[in-house]
Amino acid sequence: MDQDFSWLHLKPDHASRPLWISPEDGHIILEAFSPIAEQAQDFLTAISEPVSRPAFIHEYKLTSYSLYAAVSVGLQTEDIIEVPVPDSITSFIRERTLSYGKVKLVLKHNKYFVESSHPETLQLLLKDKVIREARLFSVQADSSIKSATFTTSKAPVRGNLVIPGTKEAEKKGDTITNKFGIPGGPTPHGASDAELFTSVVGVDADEIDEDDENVHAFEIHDAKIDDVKKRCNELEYPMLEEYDFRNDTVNANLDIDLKPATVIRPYQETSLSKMFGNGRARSGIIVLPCGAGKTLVGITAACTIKKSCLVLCTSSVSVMQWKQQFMQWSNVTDRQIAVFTADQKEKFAGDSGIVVSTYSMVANTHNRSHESKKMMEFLTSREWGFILLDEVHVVPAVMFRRVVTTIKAHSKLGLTATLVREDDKIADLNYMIGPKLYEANWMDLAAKGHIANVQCAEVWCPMTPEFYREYLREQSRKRMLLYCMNPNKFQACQFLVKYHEGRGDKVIVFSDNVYALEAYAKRLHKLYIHGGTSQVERMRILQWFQHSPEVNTIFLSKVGDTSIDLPEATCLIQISSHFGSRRQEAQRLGRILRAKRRNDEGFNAFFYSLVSKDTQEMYYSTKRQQFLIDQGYAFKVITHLDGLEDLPDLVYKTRDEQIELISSVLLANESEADLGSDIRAAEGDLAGTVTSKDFGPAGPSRFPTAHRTTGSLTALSGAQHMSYIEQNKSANKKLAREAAPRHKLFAKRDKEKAAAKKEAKEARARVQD
Ligand SMILES: Nc1ncnc2c1ncn2[C@@H]1O[C@H](COP(=O)(O)OP(=O)(O)OP(=O)(O)O)[C@@H](O)[C@H]1O
Repeated sequence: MDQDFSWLHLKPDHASRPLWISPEDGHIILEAFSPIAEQAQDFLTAISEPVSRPAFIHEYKLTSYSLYAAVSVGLQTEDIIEVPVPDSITSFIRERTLSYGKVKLVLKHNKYFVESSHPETLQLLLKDKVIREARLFSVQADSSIKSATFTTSKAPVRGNLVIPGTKEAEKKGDTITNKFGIPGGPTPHGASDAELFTSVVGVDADEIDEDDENVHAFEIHDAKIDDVKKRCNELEYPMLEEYDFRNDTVNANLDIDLKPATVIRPYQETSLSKMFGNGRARSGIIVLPCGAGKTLVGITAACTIKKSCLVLCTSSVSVMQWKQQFMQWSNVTDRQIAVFTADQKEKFAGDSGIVVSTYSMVANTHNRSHESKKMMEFLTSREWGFILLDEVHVVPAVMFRRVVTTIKAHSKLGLTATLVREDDKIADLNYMIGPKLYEANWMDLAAKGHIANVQCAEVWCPMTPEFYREYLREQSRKRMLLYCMNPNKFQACQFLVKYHEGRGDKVIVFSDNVYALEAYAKRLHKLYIHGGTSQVERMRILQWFQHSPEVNTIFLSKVGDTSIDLPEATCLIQISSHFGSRRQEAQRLGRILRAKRRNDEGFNAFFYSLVSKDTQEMYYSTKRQQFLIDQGYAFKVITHLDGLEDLPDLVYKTRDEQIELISSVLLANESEADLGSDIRAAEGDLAGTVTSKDFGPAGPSRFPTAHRTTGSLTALSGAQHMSYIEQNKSANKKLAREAAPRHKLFAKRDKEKAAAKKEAKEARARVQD
């Protein structure tokens, strides 16, 4: 009862106080329905992490990272605590922001410097072993860079360290006159560029501060920048990375612009203004919902920086999409943009250009072909103005590390829709790329018609008694197969497909489990794509789905989770998924957010998750939905589908049929329950990070191409699952007619297993002969 506060009276002006900050843990609660809430929202997203943003009450949280991000986009401590906040929160903000923004990582003349206008901060950092050991005392031909030995004394060290281009350097008689240490010369962009820049990102370039005369720096080893960044983060001195691209006269300009017809949307502009707010390019991450147009944000950033740009994506399909989008939205010429994949190793012509590649092509160090090596030399020998990192949430930390340490780039932009990882590695992105610069509100974008409105539902399918009994007995891997193949789920899927096809929807059914995918698709006479489907067949099926009125439903394994652009799709049905992955759920939803018809009057897209009741799937499903719920989506629970029983050709209607189904599931090889082979296939293709193709002809055998071998009789005899099931049909029927199916079923199963083993042995012998 100590939680009952109903006896408290609201303050008379409560309506103008829509916000509450918990003094204990920095959580902020906002009444989103208040007329003044919108003003607060922008500020809150800048300084805190959005935890949950459903329709009425929003929750945010102040964290060290969120404050780091706030400082990075130019907010000062005083700006943040301008509003009255509890004392504990004021001191938290003060304490955190005190050290933020004081240290920068700067790339100059292909060398990295830790820079600060606070010498005592550099001193403090150099007391740390990791940082001290990363420091480089290079013998400079250029006398303007004078490394100093920091002492631990409090004595000011200003003057010991001078970096080229600062006024300090000028005073010392250096010839270097601009920030980048190159004598004279105008800024790379003329007035028209400045105007364009202003029009793109809404900043007046003239207001931008020029050099701080008190800048001090020390050089660090290329290979150690990642360690130093991490250490600085741990010491609460996260490094900002900003690129003064307008004054970079060392690196050649890239003459690209957005095409005049390109109009960027308001939220795209807002996200870019966070990146370019002070006229420099800040490194960091922009988070926009799937289908909201991250690609164009990246392209606009590249057109603003106008320096050589490296784009890294997760698959070779995405590489081609990025190139195509660059050609579509900007005036880049074919000569200026090159791709680096297993099949194509192009260089751009001229001094500057764009290269689009995959993380694995750049991060992989083994078994490179001669051509790849040459290409890597091309990439590593130059300074990049900008590196665009697509889908940053999926890339393993080691890959980032390699990319960051081998490629020298002045600024980095990470793009993602789902800044969540189940492995807690999200914090690493903060120091590897930079803080989150902007995160859009999904519901807001849907309300404005930029992404589709989606109705989400979880359909509870009770397990049939036979399936449930087996489920309780079986080991975990087979259990999954049992809850995927539950006849009630099968029927729900059939019903929903029929219902939505009838409404004129185009339906995608997702199943991670390839066994279930094939079984459903074949039984329901639908086309399907999984890791084992050839590229040609995939393309053909996707074309049909998009253009043929005959093909309104396709079944996709996880190869279709991301990067697949099917704006025709308006309904998704999920029959099996990757455990509790919030990211996968959101990425899948993303397939319909870009629905072409989203702006039709009253249009809704539909997203169903079919869940077998009272199984582990219920638990996973709840976990999976959390990200979307936090974005404001409400999942309705459907316990009964009206009219399902009346479906004329309802599958697995009789008990006999259901028992047949269970026997085939039980006979299926254990590995059928595995997601492994298709995950790899998916990674190699549309969604993942590594493809054997990416390694070229001499590629390692560590990542075999998509190939599902089951080791079962069916595989050995070359027969497909369904035909095998058919073969056993009559036997199972007979069995089902007999009483007490359970133990007899098992006896039968054992017998069949033995027979299968025998036949497999014989088949092997035949093959060996
Ligand atoms: N400003 C714009 N004007 C017109 N069309 C746009 C604009 N921005 C994006 N689009 C279109 O919206 C669609 C989705 O864009 P894009 O593929 O970049 O989304 P995404 O955010 O990368 O999605 P995902 O995370 O699913 O890959 C594309 O067809 C793109 O052409």
